[in-house]
Amino acid sequence: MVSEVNLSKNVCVIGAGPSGLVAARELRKEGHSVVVLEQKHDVGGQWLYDPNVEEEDPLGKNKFLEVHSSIYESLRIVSPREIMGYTDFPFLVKKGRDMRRFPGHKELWLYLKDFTDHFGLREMIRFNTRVEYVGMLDYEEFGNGLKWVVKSKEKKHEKMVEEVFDAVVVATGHYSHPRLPAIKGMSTWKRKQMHSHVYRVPEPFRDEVVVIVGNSMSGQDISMELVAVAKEVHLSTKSIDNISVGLSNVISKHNNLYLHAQIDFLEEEGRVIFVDGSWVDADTILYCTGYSYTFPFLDTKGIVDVDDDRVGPLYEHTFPPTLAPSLSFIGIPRKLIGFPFFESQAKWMAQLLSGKRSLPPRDEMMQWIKDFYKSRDAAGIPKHNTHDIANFEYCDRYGDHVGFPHLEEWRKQLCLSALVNADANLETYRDSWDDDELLQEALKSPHFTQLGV
Ligand SMILES: Cc1cc2nc3c(=O)[nH]c(=O)nc-3n(C[C@H](O)[C@H](O)[C@H](O)COP(=O)(O)OP(=O)(O)OC[C@H]3O[C@@H](n4cnc5c(N)ncnc54)[C@H](O)[C@@H]3O)c2cc1C
Repeated sequence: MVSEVNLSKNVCVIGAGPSGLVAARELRKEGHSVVVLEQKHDVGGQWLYDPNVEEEDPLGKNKFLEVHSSIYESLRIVSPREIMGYTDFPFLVKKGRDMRRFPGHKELWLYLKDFTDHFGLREMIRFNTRVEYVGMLDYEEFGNGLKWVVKSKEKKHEKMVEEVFDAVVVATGHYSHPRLPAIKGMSTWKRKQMHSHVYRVPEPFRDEVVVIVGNSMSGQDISMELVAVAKEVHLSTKSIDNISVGLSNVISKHNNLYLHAQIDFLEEEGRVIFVDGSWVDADTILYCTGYSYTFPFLDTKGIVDVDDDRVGPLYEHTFPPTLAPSLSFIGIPRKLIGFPFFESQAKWMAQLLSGKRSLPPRDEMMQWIKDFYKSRDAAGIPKHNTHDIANFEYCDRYGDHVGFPHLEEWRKQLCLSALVNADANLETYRDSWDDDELLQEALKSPHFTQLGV
């Protein structure tokens, strides 16, 4: 629903990554007064590469991590640049920079810096400032009376600053806190164990026997670069009978890369036993097992919580029905392609706060959430994958709430070709573009029809 009212709000955005930046821009466009609190020294979020790692905490178990970015040095984006950029600021090829269609991580960071400078966002951001607490003031006064206390600490001063806002936008990302499997013997295993959050370069693994757990994008990327330096790389996967053609080609090409089923248990002195009874004596186990949602600063009196990586209840993965729009989350969905989705979330949130639009009644929002959970359960999707939305149709429908343009057909097709190409030509898909035949074939498979094209 659209209306003419404009109520300017005092809004705190937490995080200056791709979600927080576009949130700040949309809020300012709507006439709100905005402060962005960012714990790092610059914008970019995950794309602000950090060569440092959590030395003392290689499994990333601390509540507040020192290092936010999980990007490794060789990382290149997985989707073509044409579908990454915000709708009014395309991720263009720039002379003298990384001009590849799938550039390295630095190019995406430079793009985000360009975006920040182009829209003059820097003046709204307080860098080196970590938010340590967000809670409700006047909890009883729901609706317009609801205000938020935000406590933050600036790095150099160590002094906690307390401020009050009309609204808080959480845009803190969810690719930093490791999601670890529960494996018997993990806590007593005596060799090196780490999560891909702390992986940067292959050199420290020279001549080692490394077990990589998980064959997601990171697991595959890291295995492919470790085979050049490690003595042996053992890739352990849940889906040993269902690996992509690309991965199986890579495995047959390298005589020090082995595929295994899941780990059964770990023997204290270093042996790793797989469920089929095979084993290997390993120097390191590297968990490429994904990341968990966590908001260690957020106190909503239990109204919003994280249950097995389901952040809820959230209407359209963005708004907690009883607290919205004064509390919102930008960037929660996973496996979406590019930044335009964050942009549509940001627009909706900013226009709700200014009173231009309104949300459905609370009970309708709760019903939407219930129906959504039910449909995921019925489809056999585990709870921890609640926010994995690899679906163009969903993004288009979401955009309709706020009059946001649908992703053009050609971009969808391009994205699909990239996915298909990646499946078939894992090592080369970013550089060789051979789409048509593959695309037609792939479009028939259930994996791709689920993307809604
Ligand atoms: C290895 C890897 C590869 C990836 N590859 C791709 C890809 O190819 N394509 C793609 O689209 N996406 C990819 N992603 C996902 C990537 O996270 C998103 O592209 C994007 O960065 C999400 O933006 P965000 O702003 O929501 O979160 P982030 O980028 O994580 O930004 C969150 C910001 O919040 C700040 N913050 C967090 N907590 C606090 C706090 N308490 N106080 C103050 N500030 C705080 C952080 O410092 C950070 O700047 C990849 C992620 C990883 C880890």
